[in-house]
Amino acid sequence: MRVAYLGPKGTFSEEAAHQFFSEPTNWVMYESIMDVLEAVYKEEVDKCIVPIENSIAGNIHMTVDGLLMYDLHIEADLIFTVSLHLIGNEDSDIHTIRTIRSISPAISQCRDFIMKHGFKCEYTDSTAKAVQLVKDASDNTIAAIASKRVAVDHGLKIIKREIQDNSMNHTRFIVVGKGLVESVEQKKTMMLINPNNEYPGVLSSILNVFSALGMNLTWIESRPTGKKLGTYRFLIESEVAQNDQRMVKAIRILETFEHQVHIVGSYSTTIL
Ligand SMILES: O=C(O)C(=O)Cc1ccccc1
Repeated sequence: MRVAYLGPKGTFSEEAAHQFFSEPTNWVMYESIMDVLEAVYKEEVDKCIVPIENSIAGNIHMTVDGLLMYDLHIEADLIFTVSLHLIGNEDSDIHTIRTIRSISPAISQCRDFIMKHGFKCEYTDSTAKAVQLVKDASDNTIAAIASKRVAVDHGLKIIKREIQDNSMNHTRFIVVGKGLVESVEQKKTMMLINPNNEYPGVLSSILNVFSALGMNLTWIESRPTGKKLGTYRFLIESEVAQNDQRMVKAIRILETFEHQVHIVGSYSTTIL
């Protein structure tokens, strides 16, 4: 099986992928989250693993948008603990650093620390890429935010450990494939709901269907339709399996109201 993830070597995606997949796997790295998702769409790989949500920084919009753009499906999700460190060259310390580099979700997870020190931020496509750039620059004013493992692999210095705003820092990754698979263990369902029209209370009428059927929701994200300002479609995750009678009923009711419902996946969560 070919599985894509965000490279280069040393990203959190790599750690999550290697811990999640037990069977022999041909790993393929891509330079951005969008490229990883595109590889599944173009069938260069069978599946991929990408981060979708972080407990401090919130949802990762590039993943949500890539999922929708390429019409991909979620096969599993996993929760992974992330520790972020400030990494620099040997002659750097907290007083020499002026600029920090990392991928946007990692920078967002360390906002308090960055504000406190007044650092300038530069964005990269991954944490490991930021470390590579810091090493190549060999400049004691630039540091990266990344994992301990990638600092050790590159022989760089950990200037400050655990710089995330909250010590309990979890990232949710999803395993994504092209088609909808019937997972053996379906515990949650992700739906894309396109409202039939824009009218006052349209979202509340959709949510009422789930509430009336006693279906707990675990995630909601609205993304623009791209057609008209102020119009949205909703990604909604429920703790109910796709084949559960309540889900079948909810979809039937929503479709009666002419909302479009598309199943993005039904799966179960792994805690790594
Ligand atoms: O850049 C990485 O290392 C990634 O895998 C993306 C990411 C960044 C921050 C937290 C979790 C995943």
